Amino acid sequence: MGVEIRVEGLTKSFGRQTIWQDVSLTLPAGEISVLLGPSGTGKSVFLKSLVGLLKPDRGHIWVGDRDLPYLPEAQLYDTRKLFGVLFQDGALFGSMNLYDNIAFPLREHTKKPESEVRRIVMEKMEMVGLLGAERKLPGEISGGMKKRAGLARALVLDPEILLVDEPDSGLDPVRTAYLNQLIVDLNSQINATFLIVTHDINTARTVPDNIGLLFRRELVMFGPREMLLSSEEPVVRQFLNARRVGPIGMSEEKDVSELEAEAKMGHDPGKLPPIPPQLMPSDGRVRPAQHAPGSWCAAHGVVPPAGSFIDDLGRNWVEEWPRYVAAMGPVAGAGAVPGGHAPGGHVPGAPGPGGYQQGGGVPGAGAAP
Ligand SMILES: Nc1ncnc2c1ncn2[C@@H]1O[C@H](COP(=O)(O)OP(=O)(O)OP(=O)(O)O)[C@@H](O)[C@H]1O
Repeated sequence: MGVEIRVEGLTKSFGRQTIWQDVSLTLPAGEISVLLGPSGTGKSVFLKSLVGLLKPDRGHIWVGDRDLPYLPEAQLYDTRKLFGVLFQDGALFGSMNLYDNIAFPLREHTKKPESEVRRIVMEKMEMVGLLGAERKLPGEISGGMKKRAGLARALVLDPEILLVDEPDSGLDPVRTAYLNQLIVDLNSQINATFLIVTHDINTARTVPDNIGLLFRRELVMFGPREMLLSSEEPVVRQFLNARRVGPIGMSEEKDVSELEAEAKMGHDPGKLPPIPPQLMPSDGRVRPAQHAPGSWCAAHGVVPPAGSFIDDLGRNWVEEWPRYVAAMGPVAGAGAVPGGHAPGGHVPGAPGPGGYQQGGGVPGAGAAP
Protein backbone atom coordinates (compact mmCIF):
# COMPACT_ATOMS: atom_id res chain seq x y z
CA MET A 1 0.00 0.00 0.00
CA GLY A 2 1.33 3.47 -0.87
CA VAL A 3 2.00 6.03 1.81
CA GLU A 4 0.08 9.20 2.55
CA ILE A 5 1.84 12.49 1.92
CA ARG A 6 0.77 15.44 4.02
CA VAL A 7 1.83 18.87 2.81
CA GLU A 8 1.39 21.71 5.29
CA GLY A 9 1.84 25.44 4.66
CA LEU A 10 4.40 24.93 1.91
CA THR A 11 5.92 28.06 0.36
CA LYS A 12 8.55 28.29 -2.35
CA SER A 13 10.23 31.25 -3.94
CA PHE A 14 13.21 31.82 -6.19
CA GLY A 15 14.82 35.11 -5.16
CA ARG A 16 11.96 37.62 -4.98
CA GLN A 17 9.60 35.53 -7.10
CA THR A 18 7.10 33.63 -4.95
CA ILE A 19 6.07 30.51 -6.88
CA TRP A 20 3.33 29.41 -4.47
CA GLN A 21 2.59 29.97 -0.82
CA ASP A 22 0.89 28.24 2.05
CA VAL A 23 0.03 25.12 0.07
CA SER A 24 -1.60 22.42 2.20
CA LEU A 25 -3.00 19.15 0.92
CA THR A 26 -3.01 15.44 1.65
CA LEU A 27 -2.32 12.88 -1.04
CA PRO A 28 -4.26 9.88 0.30
CA ALA A 29 -2.38 6.58 0.36
CA GLY A 30 -2.88 4.52 -2.78
CA GLU A 31 -5.02 7.12 -4.54
CA ILE A 32 -4.39 8.90 -7.83
CA SER A 33 -4.27 12.69 -7.59
CA VAL A 34 -3.84 15.16 -10.42
CA LEU A 35 -2.32 18.64 -10.12
CA LEU A 36 -3.49 21.25 -12.61
CA GLY A 37 -2.70 24.90 -13.17
CA PRO A 38 -1.91 27.37 -15.91
CA SER A 39 1.64 27.27 -17.30
CA GLY A 40 4.23 28.65 -14.96
CA THR A 41 2.20 28.23 -11.76
CA GLY A 42 4.85 25.97 -10.31
CA LYS A 43 3.50 22.45 -10.78
CA SER A 44 6.92 21.02 -11.67
CA VAL A 45 8.47 22.96 -8.80
CA PHE A 46 5.89 21.31 -6.52
CA LEU A 47 6.81 17.81 -7.75
CA LYS A 48 10.50 18.52 -7.33
CA SER A 49 9.86 19.82 -3.81
CA LEU A 50 7.93 16.68 -2.90
CA VAL A 51 10.83 14.46 -3.85
CA GLY A 52 13.37 16.69 -2.12
CA LEU A 53 15.10 18.02 -5.24
CA LEU A 54 14.08 21.57 -4.28
CA LYS A 55 13.90 22.91 -0.75
CA PRO A 56 10.82 24.94 0.20
CA ASP A 57 11.21 28.22 2.10
CA ARG A 58 8.68 27.15 4.73
CA GLY A 59 6.26 24.37 5.52
CA HIS A 60 6.26 20.62 5.89
CA ILE A 61 6.09 17.55 3.67
CA TRP A 62 5.23 14.60 5.87
CA VAL A 63 5.98 11.20 4.38
CA GLY A 64 4.91 8.92 7.20
CA ASP A 65 6.62 10.42 10.25
CA ARG A 66 9.45 11.98 8.24
CA ASP A 67 9.34 15.72 7.44
CA LEU A 68 11.19 15.67 4.15
CA PRO A 69 12.58 19.24 3.88
CA TYR A 70 14.30 18.92 7.25
CA LEU A 71 15.82 15.46 6.94
CA PRO A 72 19.56 15.03 7.20
CA GLU A 73 21.10 14.09 3.84
CA ALA A 74 21.38 10.35 4.60
CA GLN A 75 17.73 10.04 5.62
CA LEU A 76 16.61 12.16 2.67
CA TYR A 77 18.49 9.78 0.36
CA ASP A 78 16.69 6.85 1.97
CA THR A 79 13.27 8.51 1.82
CA ARG A 80 13.76 9.34 -1.85
CA LYS A 81 13.86 5.62 -2.55
CA LEU A 82 10.13 5.56 -1.74
CA PHE A 83 9.55 7.74 -4.81
CA GLY A 84 9.45 6.89 -8.47
CA VAL A 85 9.50 9.89 -10.76
CA LEU A 86 8.67 10.19 -14.44
CA PHE A 87 9.96 13.52 -15.68
CA GLN A 88 8.39 15.25 -18.68
CA ASP A 89 10.82 13.99 -21.29
CA GLY A 90 11.31 10.59 -19.70
CA ALA A 91 14.88 11.73 -18.81
CA LEU A 92 16.38 8.66 -20.48
CA PHE A 93 20.11 8.45 -21.13
CA GLY A 94 20.42 8.77 -24.91
CA SER A 95 23.49 6.53 -25.16
CA MET A 96 21.99 3.60 -23.21
CA ASN A 97 19.50 1.12 -24.56
CA LEU A 98 16.13 0.79 -22.83
CA TYR A 99 17.22 -2.24 -20.81
CA ASP A 100 20.22 -0.39 -19.34
CA ASN A 101 18.17 2.78 -18.80
CA ILE A 102 15.58 0.84 -16.81
CA ALA A 103 18.22 -1.15 -14.94
CA PHE A 104 20.08 2.03 -13.99
CA PRO A 105 18.41 2.76 -10.58
CA LEU A 106 18.83 -0.88 -9.55
CA ARG A 107 22.53 -0.88 -10.40
CA GLU A 108 22.99 2.54 -8.79
CA HIS A 109 21.00 2.09 -5.58
CA THR A 110 21.05 -1.65 -4.83
CA LYS A 111 23.57 -4.46 -4.72
CA LYS A 112 21.30 -6.91 -6.52
CA PRO A 113 23.04 -9.49 -8.72
CA GLU A 114 22.57 -9.10 -12.48
CA SER A 115 20.21 -12.08 -12.60
CA GLU A 116 17.86 -10.30 -10.18
CA VAL A 117 18.27 -6.99 -12.06
CA ARG A 118 17.26 -8.81 -15.23
CA ARG A 119 14.19 -10.35 -13.61
CA ILE A 120 13.00 -6.96 -12.30
CA VAL A 121 13.73 -5.05 -15.51
CA MET A 122 11.88 -7.62 -17.64
CA GLU A 123 8.94 -7.61 -15.21
CA LYS A 124 8.61 -3.81 -15.39
CA MET A 125 9.09 -3.78 -19.16
CA GLU A 126 6.26 -6.26 -19.42
CA MET A 127 4.06 -4.12 -17.14
CA VAL A 128 4.42 -1.14 -19.49
CA GLY A 129 4.18 -3.20 -22.68
CA LEU A 130 7.80 -2.82 -23.81
CA LEU A 131 8.98 -6.43 -23.96
CA GLY A 132 11.06 -6.91 -27.09
CA ALA A 133 12.33 -3.31 -27.13
CA GLU A 134 15.21 -3.92 -24.69
CA ARG A 135 17.98 -3.15 -27.17
CA LYS A 136 16.40 -0.01 -28.66
CA LEU A 137 18.03 3.35 -28.01
CA PRO A 138 15.80 6.25 -26.85
CA GLY A 139 16.45 8.00 -30.16
CA GLU A 140 14.93 5.08 -32.07
CA ILE A 141 11.53 4.99 -30.33
CA SER A 142 8.33 7.07 -30.31
CA GLY A 143 7.36 9.60 -27.65
CA GLY A 144 4.80 7.19 -26.19
CA MET A 145 7.42 4.44 -25.87
CA LYS A 146 9.82 6.88 -24.18
CA LYS A 147 7.15 7.70 -21.60
CA ARG A 148 6.56 4.01 -20.97
CA ALA A 149 10.29 3.36 -20.64
CA GLY A 150 10.48 6.26 -18.17
CA LEU A 151 7.58 4.72 -16.25
CA ALA A 152 9.27 1.31 -16.15
CA ARG A 153 12.41 2.96 -14.79
CA ALA A 154 10.34 4.82 -12.19
CA LEU A 155 8.92 1.46 -11.06
CA VAL A 156 12.06 -0.65 -10.64
CA LEU A 157 12.62 0.24 -6.99
CA ASP A 158 8.97 -0.61 -6.19
CA PRO A 159 8.00 2.94 -5.21
CA GLU A 160 5.35 3.74 -2.62
CA ILE A 161 4.81 7.08 -4.36
CA LEU A 162 4.82 7.72 -8.10
CA LEU A 163 5.16 11.28 -9.38
CA VAL A 164 4.47 11.84 -13.06
CA ASP A 165 5.15 15.18 -14.76
CA GLU A 166 2.94 15.74 -17.82
CA PRO A 167 2.62 12.19 -19.12
CA ASP A 168 0.63 13.56 -22.07
CA SER A 169 3.15 16.17 -23.24
CA GLY A 170 3.98 15.60 -26.88
CA LEU A 171 1.56 12.68 -27.26
CA ASP A 172 -1.45 12.51 -29.57
CA PRO A 173 -4.89 11.99 -27.98
CA VAL A 174 -4.96 8.25 -28.70
CA ARG A 175 -1.54 7.63 -27.15
CA THR A 176 -2.55 9.83 -24.22
CA ALA A 177 -5.61 7.61 -23.74
CA TYR A 178 -3.43 4.47 -23.74
CA LEU A 179 -1.00 6.04 -21.29
CA ASN A 180 -3.89 7.04 -18.99
CA GLN A 181 -5.11 3.46 -19.05
CA LEU A 182 -1.60 2.26 -18.23
CA ILE A 183 -1.41 4.65 -15.27
CA VAL A 184 -4.74 3.38 -13.89
CA ASP A 185 -3.66 -0.24 -14.44
CA LEU A 186 -0.33 0.38 -12.68
CA ASN A 187 -2.09 2.00 -9.73
CA SER A 188 -4.34 -1.01 -9.47
CA GLN A 189 -1.32 -3.37 -9.55
CA ILE A 190 1.20 -1.61 -7.34
CA ASN A 191 -1.25 0.34 -5.19
CA ALA A 192 1.18 3.24 -4.70
CA THR A 193 0.21 6.87 -4.12
CA PHE A 194 0.20 8.68 -7.48
CA LEU A 195 0.50 12.39 -8.27
CA ILE A 196 0.22 13.41 -11.90
CA VAL A 197 0.82 16.87 -13.29
CA THR A 198 -1.11 17.40 -16.49
CA HIS A 199 -2.60 20.00 -18.82
CA ASP A 200 -4.93 17.45 -20.36
CA ILE A 201 -8.45 18.18 -19.18
CA ASN A 202 -9.77 14.81 -20.28
CA THR A 203 -7.09 13.12 -18.16
CA ALA A 204 -7.98 15.33 -15.20
CA ARG A 205 -11.69 14.63 -15.56
CA THR A 206 -11.50 10.85 -15.91
CA VAL A 207 -8.33 9.43 -14.31
CA PRO A 208 -7.86 10.69 -10.75
CA ASP A 209 -9.49 10.19 -7.39
CA ASN A 210 -8.50 13.75 -6.45
CA ILE A 211 -7.78 17.00 -8.28
CA GLY A 212 -5.84 20.08 -7.21
CA LEU A 213 -5.56 23.42 -8.97
CA LEU A 214 -2.78 25.99 -8.59
CA PHE A 215 -3.48 29.57 -9.65
CA ARG A 216 -1.97 32.93 -8.69
CA ARG A 217 0.55 31.42 -6.29
CA GLU A 218 -2.13 29.57 -4.33
CA LEU A 219 -3.66 26.14 -4.26
CA VAL A 220 -7.21 27.18 -5.17
CA MET A 221 -8.74 23.82 -4.33
CA PHE A 222 -7.74 20.23 -3.71
CA GLY A 223 -10.17 17.39 -3.13
CA PRO A 224 -12.10 14.48 -4.58
CA ARG A 225 -12.69 14.54 -8.34
CA GLU A 226 -16.43 14.93 -7.87
CA MET A 227 -15.94 17.95 -5.63
CA LEU A 228 -13.97 19.86 -8.26
CA LEU A 229 -16.06 18.71 -11.22
CA SER A 230 -19.21 19.97 -9.51
CA SER A 231 -17.61 23.15 -8.17
CA GLU A 232 -18.99 26.57 -9.11
CA GLU A 233 -15.74 28.25 -7.98
CA PRO A 234 -14.95 30.45 -11.03
CA VAL A 235 -11.28 29.49 -11.50
CA VAL A 236 -11.93 25.77 -11.01
CA ARG A 237 -14.96 25.86 -13.26
CA GLN A 238 -13.13 27.73 -16.03
CA PHE A 239 -10.05 25.53 -15.93
CA LEU A 240 -11.77 22.15 -15.74
CA ASN A 241 -14.06 23.08 -18.58
CA ALA A 242 -11.33 24.69 -20.71
CA ARG A 243 -13.27 27.93 -21.15
CA ARG A 244 -12.16 31.43 -22.11
CA VAL A 245 -14.79 33.05 -19.91
CA GLY A 246 -13.57 33.36 -16.33
CA PRO A 247 -10.82 34.83 -14.19
CA ILE A 248 -7.88 33.13 -15.98
CA GLY A 249 -6.49 35.20 -18.84
CA MET A 250 -3.80 34.75 -21.46
CA SER A 251 -1.09 35.88 -19.06
CA GLU A 252 -2.53 34.14 -16.02
CA GLU A 253 -4.96 36.66 -14.50
CA LYS A 254 -7.51 38.81 -16.35
CA ASP A 255 -7.59 42.45 -15.29
CA VAL A 256 -10.72 44.17 -14.04
CA SER A 257 -11.50 45.84 -17.39
CA GLU A 258 -11.37 42.49 -19.21
CA LEU A 259 -13.75 40.95 -16.65
CA GLU A 260 -16.09 43.95 -16.92
CA ALA A 261 -16.07 43.68 -20.70
CA GLU A 262 -16.94 39.99 -20.43
CA ALA A 263 -19.81 40.77 -18.08
CA LYS A 264 -21.08 43.51 -20.45
CA MET A 265 -21.02 41.11 -23.39
CA GLY A 266 -23.34 38.92 -21.38
CA HIS A 267 -20.84 36.03 -21.27
CA ASP A 268 -21.67 33.54 -18.58
CA PRO A 269 -19.77 30.44 -17.60
CA GLY A 270 -22.52 28.16 -18.89
CA LYS A 271 -23.85 24.99 -17.32
CA LEU A 272 -21.50 22.53 -15.71
CA PRO A 273 -21.03 19.53 -17.99
CA PRO A 274 -21.79 16.03 -16.64
CA ILE A 275 -19.19 14.35 -14.43
CA PRO A 276 -17.87 11.51 -16.58
CA PRO A 277 -17.40 7.98 -15.28
CA GLN A 278 -13.91 7.39 -13.91
CA LEU A 279 -11.47 5.25 -15.87
CA MET A 280 -11.33 1.68 -14.56
CA PRO A 281 -8.43 -0.79 -14.67
CA SER A 282 -8.49 -2.62 -17.98
CA ASP A 283 -9.19 -5.96 -16.29
CA GLY A 284 -12.38 -4.39 -15.00
CA ARG A 285 -11.47 -4.89 -11.33
CA VAL A 286 -12.00 -2.20 -8.73
CA ARG A 287 -8.85 -0.42 -7.57
CA PRO A 288 -8.28 -0.74 -3.82
CA ALA A 289 -8.45 3.03 -3.31
CA GLN A 290 -11.33 3.67 -5.69
CA HIS A 291 -14.43 5.60 -4.57
CA ALA A 292 -17.99 4.71 -5.51
CA PRO A 293 -19.38 6.90 -8.26
CA GLY A 294 -21.49 9.69 -6.84
CA SER A 295 -20.35 8.95 -3.27
CA TRP A 296 -18.80 12.36 -2.64
CA CYS A 297 -21.81 14.18 -4.10
CA ALA A 298 -24.22 12.05 -2.06
CA ALA A 299 -22.25 12.52 1.16
CA HIS A 300 -22.17 16.30 0.70
CA GLY A 301 -25.71 16.84 -0.56
CA VAL A 302 -24.44 18.00 -3.97
CA VAL A 303 -26.63 17.30 -6.97
CA PRO A 304 -24.22 16.39 -9.78
CA PRO A 305 -24.76 18.03 -13.19
CA ALA A 306 -27.42 16.31 -15.28
CA GLY A 307 -26.13 13.29 -17.18
CA SER A 308 -23.28 12.58 -14.72
CA PHE A 309 -21.84 9.08 -14.30
CA ILE A 310 -23.46 7.79 -17.49
CA ASP A 311 -21.20 5.86 -19.85
CA ASP A 312 -21.27 5.59 -23.64
CA LEU A 313 -23.67 2.66 -23.39
CA GLY A 314 -26.13 4.77 -21.40
CA ARG A 315 -25.50 2.93 -18.13
CA ASN A 316 -25.80 4.99 -14.97
CA TRP A 317 -22.86 3.91 -12.83
CA VAL A 318 -24.28 5.16 -9.56
CA GLU A 319 -26.99 2.54 -10.02
CA GLU A 320 -24.72 -0.10 -11.56
CA TRP A 321 -21.97 0.15 -8.99
CA PRO A 322 -23.23 -2.15 -6.20
CA ARG A 323 -23.90 -4.91 -8.74
CA TYR A 324 -20.56 -4.32 -10.40
CA VAL A 325 -18.57 -4.46 -7.15
CA ALA A 326 -20.43 -7.58 -6.05
CA ALA A 327 -19.57 -9.28 -9.34
CA MET A 328 -16.00 -8.08 -9.84
CA GLY A 329 -14.79 -7.66 -6.29
CA PRO A 330 -11.84 -5.50 -5.31
CA VAL A 331 -8.38 -6.21 -6.63
CA ALA A 332 -6.29 -8.81 -4.85
CA GLY A 333 -4.71 -7.51 -1.69
CA ALA A 334 -7.16 -4.64 -1.41
CA GLY A 335 -7.58 -3.33 2.07
CA ALA A 336 -10.42 -1.30 3.50
CA VAL A 337 -11.47 1.59 1.38
CA PRO A 338 -9.81 4.69 2.82
CA GLY A 339 -11.06 8.21 3.22
CA GLY A 340 -14.57 7.50 4.35
CA HIS A 341 -15.92 7.21 0.82
CA ALA A 342 -17.44 4.02 -0.39
CA PRO A 343 -15.42 2.39 -3.18
CA GLY A 344 -16.14 3.81 -6.58
CA GLY A 345 -15.21 4.63 -10.15
CA HIS A 346 -15.67 3.26 -13.63
CA VAL A 347 -15.05 3.13 -17.27
CA PRO A 348 -15.72 5.95 -19.68
CA GLY A 349 -16.75 4.50 -22.97
CA ALA A 350 -15.01 1.20 -22.26
CA PRO A 351 -17.09 -0.23 -19.46
CA GLY A 352 -16.45 -3.44 -17.67
CA PRO A 353 -17.25 -6.74 -19.26
CA GLY A 354 -20.86 -7.36 -20.07
CA GLY A 355 -22.41 -9.40 -17.29
CA TYR A 356 -19.49 -8.41 -15.04
CA GLN A 357 -17.58 -11.66 -15.10
CA GLN A 358 -14.65 -11.50 -12.79
CA GLY A 359 -11.33 -11.16 -14.57
CA GLY A 360 -13.01 -10.53 -17.91
CA GLY A 361 -11.20 -7.97 -20.03
CA VAL A 362 -12.31 -4.56 -21.06
CA PRO A 363 -12.21 -3.98 -24.81
CA GLY A 364 -8.92 -2.46 -25.90
CA ALA A 365 -7.22 -3.20 -22.62
CA GLY A 366 -3.50 -3.59 -22.39
CA ALA A 367 -2.68 -2.49 -25.92
CA ALA A 368 0.50 -0.52 -26.13
CA PRO A 369 0.55 3.11 -27.23
N1 LIG B 1 15.56 26.30 -10.50
C1 LIG B 1 14.83 27.41 -10.72
N2 LIG B 1 15.35 28.62 -10.50
C2 LIG B 1 14.62 29.75 -10.70
N3 LIG B 1 13.34 29.76 -11.15
C3 LIG B 1 12.78 28.57 -11.39
C4 LIG B 1 13.49 27.33 -11.20
N4 LIG B 1 12.65 26.31 -11.52
C5 LIG B 1 11.49 26.88 -11.91
N5 LIG B 1 11.56 28.23 -11.83
C6 LIG B 1 10.47 29.17 -12.13
O1 LIG B 1 9.33 28.75 -11.41
C7 LIG B 1 8.16 29.04 -12.14
C8 LIG B 1 7.27 27.81 -12.20
O2 LIG B 1 7.90 26.83 -13.04
P1 LIG B 1 7.29 25.38 -13.27
O3 LIG B 1 8.12 24.74 -14.34
O4 LIG B 1 7.16 24.67 -11.99
O5 LIG B 1 5.84 25.74 -13.81
P2 LIG B 1 4.74 24.72 -14.37
O6 LIG B 1 3.47 25.09 -13.70
O7 LIG B 1 5.21 23.32 -14.22
O8 LIG B 1 4.72 25.18 -15.89
P3 LIG B 1 4.32 24.34 -17.22
O9 LIG B 1 2.88 23.99 -17.06
O10 LIG B 1 4.53 25.36 -18.31
O11 LIG B 1 5.24 23.15 -17.28
C9 LIG B 1 8.60 29.56 -13.50
O12 LIG B 1 8.52 30.96 -13.50
C10 LIG B 1 10.03 29.10 -13.59
O13 LIG B 1 10.80 29.98 -14.36
